[in-house]
Order: sequence, then structure tokens, then C-alpha cells
Amino acid sequence: MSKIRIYALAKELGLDNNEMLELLDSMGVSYKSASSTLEEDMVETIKALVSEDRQTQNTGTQAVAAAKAAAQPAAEEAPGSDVPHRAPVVTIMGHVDHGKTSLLDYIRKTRVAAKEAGGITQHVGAFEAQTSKGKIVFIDTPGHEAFTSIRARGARVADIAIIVVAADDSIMPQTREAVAHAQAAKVPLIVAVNKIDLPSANPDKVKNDLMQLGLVPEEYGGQTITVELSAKTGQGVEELLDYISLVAEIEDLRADPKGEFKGVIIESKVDKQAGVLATILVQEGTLNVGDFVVVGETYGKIKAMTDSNGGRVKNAGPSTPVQVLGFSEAPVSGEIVSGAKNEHEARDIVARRKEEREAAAEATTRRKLSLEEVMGSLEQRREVNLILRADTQGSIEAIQGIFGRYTTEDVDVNVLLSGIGAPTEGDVLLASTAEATILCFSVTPSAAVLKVAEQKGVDVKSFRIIYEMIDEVERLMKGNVEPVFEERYLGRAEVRQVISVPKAGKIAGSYVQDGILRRNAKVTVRRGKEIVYTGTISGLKRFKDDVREVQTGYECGVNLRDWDAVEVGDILEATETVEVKA
Ligand SMILES: Nc1nc2c(ncn2[C@@H]2O[C@H](COP(=O)(O)OP(=O)(O)OP(=O)(O)O)[C@@H](O)[C@H]2O)c(=O)[nH]1
Repeated sequence: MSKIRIYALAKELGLDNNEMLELLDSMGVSYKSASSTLEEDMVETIKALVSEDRQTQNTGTQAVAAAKAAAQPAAEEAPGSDVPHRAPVVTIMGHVDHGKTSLLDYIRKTRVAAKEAGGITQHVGAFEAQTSKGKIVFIDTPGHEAFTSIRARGARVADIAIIVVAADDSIMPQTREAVAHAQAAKVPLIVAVNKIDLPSANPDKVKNDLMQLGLVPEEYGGQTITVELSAKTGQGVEELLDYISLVAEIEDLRADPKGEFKGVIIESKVDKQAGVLATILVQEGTLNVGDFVVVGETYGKIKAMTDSNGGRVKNAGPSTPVQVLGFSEAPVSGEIVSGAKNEHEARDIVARRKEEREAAAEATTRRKLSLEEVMGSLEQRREVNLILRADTQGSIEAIQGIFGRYTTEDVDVNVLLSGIGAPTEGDVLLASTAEATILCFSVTPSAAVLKVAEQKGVDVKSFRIIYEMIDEVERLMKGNVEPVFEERYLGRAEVRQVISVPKAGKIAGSYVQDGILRRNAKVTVRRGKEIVYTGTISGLKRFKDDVREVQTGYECGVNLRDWDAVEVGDILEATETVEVKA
């Protein structure tokens, strides 16, 4: 008996993965995914628990429920457990030429059902593959686009990311970028180590190199699923599909075909003959021919729908990509599509959105974000996400070394991606997904990149001095909140003599009784109970010398800005404005 993976143990005990994970949760066992391994003694404990329960005539499911109930008296029911499962939506990403298109083509060729008579398989940005474990939807638009803009609205297109890495080339800049995108979107990833048919293939090197990205392959005791395959010969592709189904099962993806319709635009184009053709991925509910739908500030009526095999369909349920005809303007990919009961309602929704946008645009120019909005819930750890661009690898390492020390109890500083050279549009997309700031050190962003950044609301900041960059990070760590200032008591002095100096006006010869007096400090002058002046200490002297501050027990000459009526016996009380930590 040795270590065993959670899913394997679940299978052995006849539980499904989710039941097993629930059981582990109830026992307080930590794991990352169903492919995590369990120690031998833990395996024994679980087996004993399940078998004990079965002996007392409980099924495995009841064992889970019992353990769960014991550990969490008020455990919530899994949301929507009666909602049916839906197919996973997968995106394939990776470095140029590592084989993304070849892998998609291989899957499409071998897994897509025969075309309907007369139907032509056309490029619609997504297709459905049939596997022994059910349907898998592949998005074949550039992977990172599947994660961009809509993330901000709390939705995502892809459920799982496949990162393709050529076994003869290993980790390359776009591999890093792809991994960063998947991590920022918080989708599970599977690494497809491609081209293993090549004599120069070195899959072990790929697995080793993955660790540089913090991805530890399962074989090395980590959590990252890696599959060796060849998009050319098809070797290993079946295994990849199996893993996708496994991850999908763990993710417990569900959607109600009877629920309210919601979808997302995958792609759109204007066809000279047909007009606007848009591919919608149905995410919830069902889309029917004849339905009114709203996208952003436009609406349309679905006139015709084609599935990804080119066949005409009348309706489409969750996790189905369909190409639709019925929009008058091409909608933007990533936009959310929702339904409307009729044309009247569709028009109303569009009108309301226009109003809201205009009002919001006006408001953002004046409105300050609330603390809660900027920092999220105060109990949560906050994250400062950064993308770092610098002139040399040396600079990157130095800066990362410094940032590495910056994570505190409340704030994580994450460098999502770093690279040599000016930031790219890809960086901006990632930053927009992950709400990251792009920091440039000794590199200059191009005007085109700055423009995209502005459109997406991404901050790109350039520095030539490392400490200024660090100051910026500290500012971001403070949560971008407007600084809060507080008036603090500095010290008190008694006026013992008033000296008139021709050009300087009156100088209050004073004795510091408590604390300190400081030049430029705010000061209140009391005469008995009355406040006779509030202003600033504009000058401070010890004998003939100008000084910055004077301590308790010393005498000094004080100049008060724009005020000449000081008298012997007056009490000067100095305060200073300090920034309080948020
Ligand atoms: N021998 C071998 N060649 C492969 C394999 N997969 C892809 N190739 C070849 O690698 C080259 C690049 O493959 P693509 O599928 O176009 O790669 P890509 O990642 O889609 O490239 P871009 O779309 O340009 O980013 C092509 O010449 C493919 O024929 C494989 O498994 N084995």
C-alpha cells in the first residue's frame, strides 16, 4: 500500500469524486484537486470509515452525509444539486507553433459527428466533440480572448484550459502567458505535452521546466495533470479527453436548460450575403429560434440557428455553441447575451442600459471608489496583481526579489507575468482579466498598447528608478484608497517675550514646555480660554539660527504666518497632519 490519488480511491470505494471530496472536507483533509495524492494512513482511515458506515447499512453517500453532518452541523446543501450537469467548455492555449491548431484539428476530425447532409463544417469559433464520457466543447478562438473582458462581470467562457507545450521546445514566453491567463481566470489547467512523436522530443524536460512556473506535475508529487501526446499521430489524445472529463466532473459543472437564458458571444462577423453572423455559446437556459436577445446596447431576434456541424437547429441548451442570424450589428466577442420576452422588453432593456452607461460615465468622473469596492471584503486577504516588464533579465530578477518580500499578512503581491521588453496587448488583456497593474521598468510602452490599456481601464506605469516603482507597489498595497489624514498633537510652548523685528514682524520668544515645535507645523494660539489664532509656524529660530524643530525645555523664536498680535503669556499648541494607515 502506498500513496493513492483521490480519484483513484473514490473509484475503488465506489464513490464519485465529489462524494469523496466532501468526505475529505468533512474530515478536514486538505487537498488541491481530485488528482491530489493521499498518504497511506489517511487512505486506511477513509477506507475504515466508509466500510464501517456500510456495515451499519449505510451507503457510501450516507457515510459522506453522516460525516459531513457531524463536522458541520449547519452544512449548506450543494447549490443546485438537482440541476443537470453540462458539458465542459475548453480552450487550448500555448506558444506559437506548439500545435494548438493541430490538436484542435485532430480532435475535430476524429470526434465531431458526421456532418448533416448539405451542411458544411465552418469556422464558428467553437465545436462540440463527442467522447465516450460525453460531450466536450472546444473554443478555437485565441485562448486568452476566452478569458478577457467578461471576467470583470463575473462570468467566464472556458471551464478548463489546455496548455499545449511542444516536447521539442519546452516552456516559451507564450506558454508563461497562457498559464498566467488560466491562473488569473482561476480555471483549472491541463498541460498537453505535444509532439512526442518527434525524435527530439523531451517530455521530461517539459515537466521539469513546468516547475519554474510553479506547476508541479503529478509524477513529481504535484497537482498538475500533464498528458503526453501527439497531435500528428493522435497518440495520447484519448487520454487528454479522459482527463478533461475527469476535471469537468470534479468541477461539477451544472446548468439548467429550463432556466433563464444566458450566453456569451464567441465570435461574430458580417457576411456579405447572410448579414451578421454571431456565434453564441449558450451557458444557461435554452435559446430558441424566434427568441429576442439583448447584447450590450443592441438586440436582435433569432431568425436561424446552426450548430457547429453546420446543421440547422431550432433550439440549443447549455454548453452549446450556435451560429445565429438576427443581429443588425456585429456584437463584440466576450459580450454577455441575455433573453427578452418580446421586442418591447428588449427595447426597454437596451434603453435602460444606455441610460445607466451615461449616468455611470458621468458619475465615475466624480465618484471616489469606496474602501470596500477597492479592497473587497475587509476580511479577505487582498491581492495586488502585477505584470512586470523590464529591460533586462537582471532587472526583472532584482525587482521580483524585492517584491517577493512585500507580501504581508493582509496583502499578497503577485507578479503574474514578467518579461523583457515593452508590454504587449496580451499583457493588457491579462491585466484586465486579473485586475492587474502593468509596471514598466526602463522600457516604454507603445502608443497602441497604451490605447488598448485605456480602453480596458488597465493602468500602465513606467519607471526609471527602482525605488519609485517600489513606492508605487506600496501605494497599491495600501489599497489605492485615498489617504486618510489625522491631526496629531506635537507640542506646547509658552510665549515669554515678544520681540519686534523690522522686516520680520513680531517674534514670539517662547519656551517649549512639552513635545516639540516644528517649522511649518500648524499652530493654535490660546489666550486664557480663547483661541486667538490658528495658522502656521512660518519660522523657528534658536538664537540667530533657523532650525527645523525645537525640543522640550528649550527657548526659541517663533514666527507666526500673517499674524502680528502675539502677546506674552499666550500658549502655542503645535499639531501636524499625518497619514494614517488604512
Ligand atoms: N511532429 C509533429 N508535428 C506537429 C505536432 N503538432 C503540430 N505539429 C506541427 O507543428 C507546426 C505548428 O503546429 P500548429 O498546430 O500550427 O501550431 P499552433 O500552436 O496552432 O501555431 P499558431 O497557430 O501559429 O500559434 C505544424 O507544422 C504542425 O504540423 C505533433 O504532434 N507532431
